[in-house]
Amino acid sequence: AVQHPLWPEVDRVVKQQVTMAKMGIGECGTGWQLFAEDGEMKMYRREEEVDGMVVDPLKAVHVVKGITGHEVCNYFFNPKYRYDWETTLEHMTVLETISDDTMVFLQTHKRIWPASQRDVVFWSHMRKLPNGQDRDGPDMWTVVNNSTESSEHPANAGKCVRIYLTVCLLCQTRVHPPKDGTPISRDNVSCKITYCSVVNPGGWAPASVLRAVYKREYPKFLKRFTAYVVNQTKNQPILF
Ligand SMILES: Cc1cccc(-c2n[nH]cc2-c2ccc(F)c(-c3ccc(S(=O)(=O)CCO)cc3)c2)n1
Repeated sequence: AVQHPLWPEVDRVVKQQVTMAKMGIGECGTGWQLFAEDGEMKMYRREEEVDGMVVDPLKAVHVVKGITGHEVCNYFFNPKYRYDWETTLEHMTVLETISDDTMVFLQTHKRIWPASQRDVVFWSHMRKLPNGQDRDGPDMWTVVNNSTESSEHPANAGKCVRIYLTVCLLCQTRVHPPKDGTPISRDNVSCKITYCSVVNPGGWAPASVLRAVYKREYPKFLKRFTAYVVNQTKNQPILF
């Protein structure tokens, strides 16, 4: 089949992001600070500025009972659910459906006072990853979102400032088979979720305001999104 022009970039960025998401915080270089903790959820950030703009890389690790990596990635990737869990989303457009696991989105998000409103154009790709080492262990699933250009939606043409982001959601399903050999239920599965993001705000925004927003929005997003998946899947057959 003829390759889509974006495919080589998608494949390269997915492999690079998954490699980094798999690394423990200790292996990810220095300077990571734990800035939020809530039960199983731990959020780390590194304070980094590019051209005077805050681009603080973020790495969050969370373990959620009762859901699988395949289910988590489905609800993160599929546009039909996004308005349900993405609270800061003002508008989402699917610009291109490249394949059943690769799409291009335009999103505008609610304004963060006093900065200007932001929009973003990104390709999104969902993939099952071979689990390599232990053959019979459950697979890993990932969704990577990476900013891309759109000739129909040039950056900063309207009222919104274009932001640039790379996001990786890496999910590893864990199964704890019941001792008495009964069939596996949702009580026997959990998902280790790693969410990595680097966001360049694209234009001036006060560092203090951005850092305060990130500190508030990221924990809220991950808790809300995972609670949404638990609620959507609780009475459904387990999707491994
Ligand atoms: C979760 C979070 C973190 C940091 C900032 C905010 C936020 N608050 N008010 C406006 C935004 C905002 C502005 C622009 C954006 F592109 C995104 C944005 C965030 C996440 C993603 S994603 O790719 O992780 C999930 C798809 O929406 C995409 C865009 C979010 N929300």
